[in-house]
Amino acid sequence: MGSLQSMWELPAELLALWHSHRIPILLSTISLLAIVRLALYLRRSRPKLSVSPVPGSPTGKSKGVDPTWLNSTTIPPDPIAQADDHAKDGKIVTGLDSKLKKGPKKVIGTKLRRKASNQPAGFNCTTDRVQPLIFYSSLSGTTEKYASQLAEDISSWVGDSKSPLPLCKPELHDLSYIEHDDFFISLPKAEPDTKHLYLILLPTYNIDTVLSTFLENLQETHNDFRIDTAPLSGLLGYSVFGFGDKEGWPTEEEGFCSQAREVDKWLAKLTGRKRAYPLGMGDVKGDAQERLKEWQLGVQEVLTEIASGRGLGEGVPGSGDPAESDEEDVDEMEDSDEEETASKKRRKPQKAARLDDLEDLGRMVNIDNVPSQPPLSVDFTTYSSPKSKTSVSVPPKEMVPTTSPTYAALTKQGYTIIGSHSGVKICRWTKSALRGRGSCYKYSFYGIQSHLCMEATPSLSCSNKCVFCWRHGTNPVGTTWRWITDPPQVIFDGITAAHYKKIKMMKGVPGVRAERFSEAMRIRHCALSLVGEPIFYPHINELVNIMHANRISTFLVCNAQHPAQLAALVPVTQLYVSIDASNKDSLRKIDRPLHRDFWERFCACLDILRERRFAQRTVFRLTLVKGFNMADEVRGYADLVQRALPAFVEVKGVTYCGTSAAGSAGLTMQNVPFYEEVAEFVAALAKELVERGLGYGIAAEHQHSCCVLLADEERFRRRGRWATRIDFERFFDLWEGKVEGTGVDGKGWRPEDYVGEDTPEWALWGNGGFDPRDTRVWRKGKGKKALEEPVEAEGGCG
Ligand SMILES: Cc1cc2nc3c(=O)[nH]c(=O)nc-3n(C[C@H](O)[C@H](O)[C@H](O)COP(=O)(O)O)c2cc1C
Ligand code: SF4
Repeated sequence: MGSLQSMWELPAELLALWHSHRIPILLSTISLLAIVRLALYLRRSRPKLSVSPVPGSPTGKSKGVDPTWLNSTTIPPDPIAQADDHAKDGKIVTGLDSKLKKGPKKVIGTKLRRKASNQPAGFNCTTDRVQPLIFYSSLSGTTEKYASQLAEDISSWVGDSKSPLPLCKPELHDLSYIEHDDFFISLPKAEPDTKHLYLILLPTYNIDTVLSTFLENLQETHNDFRIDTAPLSGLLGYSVFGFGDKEGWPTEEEGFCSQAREVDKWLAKLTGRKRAYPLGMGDVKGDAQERLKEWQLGVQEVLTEIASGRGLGEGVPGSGDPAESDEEDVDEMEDSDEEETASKKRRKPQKAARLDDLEDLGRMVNIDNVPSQPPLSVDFTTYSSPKSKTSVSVPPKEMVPTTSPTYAALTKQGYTIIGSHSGVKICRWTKSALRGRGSCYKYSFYGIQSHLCMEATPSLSCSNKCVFCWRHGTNPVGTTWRWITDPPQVIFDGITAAHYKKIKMMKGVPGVRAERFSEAMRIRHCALSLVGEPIFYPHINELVNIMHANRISTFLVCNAQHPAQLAALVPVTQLYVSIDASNKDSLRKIDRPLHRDFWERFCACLDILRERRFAQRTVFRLTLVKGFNMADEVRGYADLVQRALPAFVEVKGVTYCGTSAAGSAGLTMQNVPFYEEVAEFVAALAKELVERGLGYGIAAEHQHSCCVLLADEERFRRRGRWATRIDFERFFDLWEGKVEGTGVDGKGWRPEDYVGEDTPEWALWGNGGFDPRDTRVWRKGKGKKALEEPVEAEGGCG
């Protein structure tokens, strides 16, 4: 009964209990539920951590490890977790969660790899049309004025076009009023057949303006791992023009047009290197109008090319770096490692590049020219013994057949082979000058701007095997010309076309300057040297005349082994003889000549040079190789100078080519003289010459290529100042007979007839020789100490 009663009392007791303890009970239950929920949450969240890298700030400003560099299964070290050391107690999740909520919106994922955009930039000229978009930013109206003018000019050009191309009139957009995302994160919305090309005109402000935001946005887009790093690769191309003020910001280092340069760089990344035309820059208080016009013409040319279905041209997408052997230029590019890797990948298919060359060759030689001018077969055996009547005549062969290993080796090194015995290549100085980073010593000494210079040879074959020749392991050698001979016009057309093609390939390379690029499309000089022996080519005179008729000056370097050809050579703008040693023994060791009578030939050439000294500028080219031809040879070289009396003596430290062939010839870096050693040698030679009563003095230097110039004071010093530069226009006028020269016996001209301006102050001996208008770029890891070190692979041609 008692138990029954207590059963009836239980609810009442529970109720009483609830009334007296309900608050703690409620609190405990809530806590328990919270703990259960938390536990469930933790179980769900943990695995996620292992697959989701903690995103860094999309602006790329975060310090430490960028999670986008880790692969998807790596747990990134989280700076917050580490700082609080909550990693083990589980609270990290809550902490992380709350941090994530507070921070910028983050999306879990891995960075998209650089790849071609899914919006193809392919342009079909029969169905598509090009829509140029002109963007500008302007605070005080200057850029706006120029941008409007540009839009008008291009509109009327499009409207006036006689043979209409699928080109629309440009649209003009002020960057301050457009939605950034609509144009710079994705492509603008348009009909599928409308393809865009961006033209961007910008001033520079070193203060916070809308431009700084624009730049930050571009950078952010590139670094945002959610977005393809090249979201604008669907564009047909882009080009930037900057306005700056040289009065306040005289050089690029001091900030001239710095923001345009930055935008150019970021757009290269965002478009996957679709630079359609090099960055242009103009000084608002100087040449802005002129530079812009020049840039505009270049851009119009590009628009025509694209609209005609020829795309952006050769090279990497957006043109770019031609596969040349001197890859140091690529190292100098400001682009990221990632970009370099990408570009290298693009450059990889050498086979394809070679095929291009072959196709070109086919076009240039076989299709266009050869049918009308078949190759001449010349028996050029000046020095071979007369053939016996019974001997079977061997038909001439191609010097460098396309199937030969030599052909493959040369094209791999960046040469384009024209016909079967000529070659052309753009030198590192041409590329350097295109980027405003200085010309070779021929600019300091004679006024040749490297971006206007073509380096070529009509004969890849040579009769020496010099120890320092950068490719004596592969080049054809021989003492007589026994090859199928290409006509000079075919060679001229081929080398110039190939040179222009190589220049065009530089269009998209970072740092190439618009004005230099457009100037480079008109060759002004030809260095007939490169490799091989140019006067070996039987029609060298015709080739030189074709050059002069095209107002291309000629510097010809010969190896002093072909006196007959030298004697028959027409006057060139400047004639060089390589003087690689001061005596017979040394010459044998260094040049390793094929001719047995090499010393006699050498001396005969010196005598011809002496005779020619009043008909053209003559130059001794000394290449100093430590341990081979420097020590105790000063007097010997002075003897040679006394014999030939050249107008100039160029003394240059050898360029180390680092090939195994050089190694087998016993040449190492130890043989490359320091600049101080070259300078010391030159001073000793000058002293020796003066002591002999020969009026030579040290005129100029170009430390960067380890080269010093001695000149005949009587002939190339006026009013106490050196005058080593050339008046090229006057040379052509003399050649064309437009002006009369003061040649011997009233015929022709003398070198004095085309002496140019005084040697500039910066090029004089003691002043270094680097054009102050250019930007000096120091080699990676060398800093300004570079000059105290041997200069490798930096020499000029010949
Ligand atoms: C405050 C200020 C800062 C400037 N900073 C630079 C500069 O860093 N580099 C440069 O080349 N020009 C600089 N300039 C010159 C302008 O870029 C130049 O005057 C330009 O034409 C201005 O274009 P806008 O009239 O379209 O705004 C600066 C001008 C001002 C007023
Ligand atoms: S190194 Fe030779 S080819 Fe190059 S720019 Fe100078 S002269 Fe011309």
